[in-house]
Amino acid sequence: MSNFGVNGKNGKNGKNGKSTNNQERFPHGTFDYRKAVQERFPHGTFDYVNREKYAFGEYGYGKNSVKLLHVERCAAKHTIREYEVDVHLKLSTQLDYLEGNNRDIIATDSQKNTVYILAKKHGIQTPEEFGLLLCSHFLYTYRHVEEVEVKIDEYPWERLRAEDVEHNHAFVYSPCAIRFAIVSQQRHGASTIEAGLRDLRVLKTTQSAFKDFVQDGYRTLPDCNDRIFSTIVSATWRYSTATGVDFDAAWNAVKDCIIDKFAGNPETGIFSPSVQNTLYLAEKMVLDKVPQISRIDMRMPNKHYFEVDMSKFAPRVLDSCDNQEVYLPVDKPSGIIYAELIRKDVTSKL
Ligand SMILES: O=c1[nH]c(=O)c2[nH]c(=O)[nH]c2[nH]1
Repeated sequence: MSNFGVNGKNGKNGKNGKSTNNQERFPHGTFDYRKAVQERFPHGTFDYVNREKYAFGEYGYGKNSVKLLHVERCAAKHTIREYEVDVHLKLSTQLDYLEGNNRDIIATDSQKNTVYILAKKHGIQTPEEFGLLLCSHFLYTYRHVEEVEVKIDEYPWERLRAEDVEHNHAFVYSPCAIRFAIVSQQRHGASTIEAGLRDLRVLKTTQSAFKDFVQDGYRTLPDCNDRIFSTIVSATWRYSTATGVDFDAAWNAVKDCIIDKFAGNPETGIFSPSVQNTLYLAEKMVLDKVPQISRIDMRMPNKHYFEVDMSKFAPRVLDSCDNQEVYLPVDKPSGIIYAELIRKDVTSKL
């Protein structure tokens, strides 16, 4: 770590041949540099030179992917939530990096244990509330913790139903979308609560067009009045308050808005002139419906399905196939459309 050790940068004798030994340079004992440094930094030498020259940018540490299944047993009816939690701390001191002094480090192993202990003691409601609990625990328990960030992915378990009756203790993994939350808090600051979904893969076979876009020498794509529209939606939104929010209901409301603006009425659907317009309409509906959400960012990759060209086959080979089409799914390259929509009239408290 240090390039300014107790014997000097170039060992006992410096580059120019002159002695760097303190006893030779200060024969009357005017300054015992080695002793001074060792007293001040008993765990090693301190990097004075680089501390003057460099400053830390982002830093922090923590435990990633702490997996836990929480089971709440209310008589015969059991409720489960399975989470994967990342905990990251930023300490106000940097002794660990600068000096090799570990006295301020809350071990990542202890951070992992904290996740389990708080889940056992307080139970788990929503990812957002569990994130808030972890943030306040670390800030309250350790005065030198400057900032906490907790990311939680929820595994999409759903209660099984048999003949329309909810099962007491059996569940099915139904990954329609992955739910996540990112909660962070700085000492003396309010918490920031972001929530989101990803991997919401949807496809519709009509009610999507793309036409009248820039016509120039670079364009080969024809206007299309009716195409397959498929995307894998991800969305991240921010809450303007931590209180009085039903985070489960809000998450479901966002998912429903996205599906509504993508799919529309079950019989007639909803027309999409472009991915851009569908994305905007979904975001707008979210802000209209959930007043506690102050902004939402959505991403919609355009998963292309191109019609296979059958024109080279003899017509008799494809006799009476008019109502059937074969498409080629093309993974790469894929278009990517994204936008963040921000509520204007609210100055977020968080
Ligand atoms: O909905 C779309 N938006 C685009 O920007 C675009 N670009 C493209 O090639 N296809 C599409 N589709």
